Amino acid sequence: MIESLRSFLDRVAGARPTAEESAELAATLDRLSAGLADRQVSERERLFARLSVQGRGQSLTPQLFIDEQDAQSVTGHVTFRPYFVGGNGAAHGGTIPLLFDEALGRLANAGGRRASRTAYLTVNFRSIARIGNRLTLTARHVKEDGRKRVISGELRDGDLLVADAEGLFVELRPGQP
Ligand SMILES: CCCCCCCC/C=C\CCCCCCCC(=O)SCCNC(=O)CCNC(=O)[C@H](O)C(C)(C)COP(=O)(O)OP(=O)(O)OC[C@H]1O[C@@H](n2cnc3c(N)ncnc32)[C@H](O)[C@@H]1OP(=O)(O)O
Repeated sequence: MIESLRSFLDRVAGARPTAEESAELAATLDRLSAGLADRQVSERERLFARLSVQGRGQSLTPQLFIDEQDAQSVTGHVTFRPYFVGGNGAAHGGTIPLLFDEALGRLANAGGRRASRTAYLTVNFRSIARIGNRLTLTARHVKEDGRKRVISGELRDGDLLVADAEGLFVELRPGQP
């Protein structure tokens, strides 16, 4: 279902429907929304954003495919599809920190560690993330100091550095939201 939603969003991003077609599409979407109105559940019960669901069950972040992961590092790949376009064939600038927060955050919480949240995330944009290109993402633990975990990451298009990032993830105290 989420893959169908992603494909639909890509098609929306790439299309120029007429006013009549837009109105027809809006009516169809409204009908689909109404169908889920009585299926609303609490956050804990949802499939949305679950790590165990393929594609994490959401369409917010581009799908991250993990190739290798251990407690200290992760390597994966990602393709920004048409929905993520910012302009002129490049991914929107906000989608790069989004991807790093997801990837670095997952690594920060991997290896049996307690849950943490992002305290800061610094991103350097080195070259455009071209829509449709398969990009490689690597991330690693730089240091851990008490509740603080510093994670760094790189996004590459072949040999070209697209962006790099550093994040501080602070382990939550019991009961901390
Ligand atoms: C989602 C995680 C939880 C569920 C995980 C389930 C596992 C599933 C696995 C995977 C999921 C997918 C992965 C996605 C991950 C995404 C993560 C996010 O995007 S989280 C949303 C955005 N982030 C926020 O909303 C934080 C808002 N901020 C806060 O809640 C607090 O500020 C927090 C927790 C970050 C720290 O607050 P304090 O009260 O607990 O701790 P204090 O005492 O302030 O700081 C502790 C230490 O950290 C330093 N620190 C804190 N913030 C800093 C900063 N901005 N810069 C530098 N140092 C900072 C402090 O100076 C202190 O250092 P000293 O112990 O004194 O050495």
